[in-house]
Amino acid sequence: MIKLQNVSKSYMSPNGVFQAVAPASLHVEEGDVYGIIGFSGAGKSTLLRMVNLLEKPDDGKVYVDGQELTSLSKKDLRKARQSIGMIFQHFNLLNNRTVAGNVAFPLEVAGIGKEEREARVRECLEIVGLTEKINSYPSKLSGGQKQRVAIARALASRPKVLLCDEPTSALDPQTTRSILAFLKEINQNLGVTILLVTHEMNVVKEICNKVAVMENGHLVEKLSLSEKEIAPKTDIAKLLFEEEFTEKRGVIHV
Ligand SMILES: Nc1ncnc2c1ncn2[C@@H]1O[C@H](COP(=O)(O)OP(=O)(O)OP(=O)(O)O)[C@@H](O)[C@H]1O
Repeated sequence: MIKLQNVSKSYMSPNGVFQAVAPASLHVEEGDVYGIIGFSGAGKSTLLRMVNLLEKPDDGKVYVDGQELTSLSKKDLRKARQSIGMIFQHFNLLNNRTVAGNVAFPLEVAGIGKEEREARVRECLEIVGLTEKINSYPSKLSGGQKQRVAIARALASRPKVLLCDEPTSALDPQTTRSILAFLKEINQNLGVTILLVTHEMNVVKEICNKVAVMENGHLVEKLSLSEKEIAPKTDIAKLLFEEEFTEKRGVIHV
């Protein structure tokens, strides 16, 4: 469903060129909830943002649902992006719009008519259990409710893929669990493939079936979590996994 082929990204820094992501390849299959974990600054968000070309890779190819995004015109890319939803750590809602207005926003941009928009807004707010907040403004919502609105907005275009950038990092543990439960439901009931960046191992453990570990801009290891024995090879993956799965120390923040 998502294929990254040798994508890389560098930025100019005061000390010269800084490689945020070294050539990386990743294959996310349809139905996966694929996690990307690593320390702060490892390049996780940059890698994620290259999937919908919010960050344009310097090199390499990006395929989503069989289409090479890196070869599309601006117009075709805009269209292709409609099948890729995205949610963020800080929700990124429009504060001057109601909940309904936020969820309707991508549909307005896509030129979908009023009646269809209103039906989709209701449908998506039902999925996240927020119908009663349809006319509220974001300032009146809790963090968890804001993230549910953001999920509803991401679902409005009926995407095949949902990109999640630290979706629960601004939330308390209980709210985190409920947001993760919504994401899992969306994956299982709507068949949406999820690629999720996190620094919290409990998030990976809770909903991912696969995980990639990033360190200093490199994708250093990929693991399937459906195996009985998880056998990480790199030091960083061992650090993350063995403590979590063997010693059962609970949440590790990296
Ligand atoms: N637009 C940019 N310009 C310059 N440097 C950038 C830019 N975006 C990211 N970087 C740098 O690239 C590196 C990787 O950043 P990225 O946000 O991808 O890491 P991350 O693993 O998601 O970390 P965090 O969890 O802290 O967000 C960091 O050192 C960051 O400062």
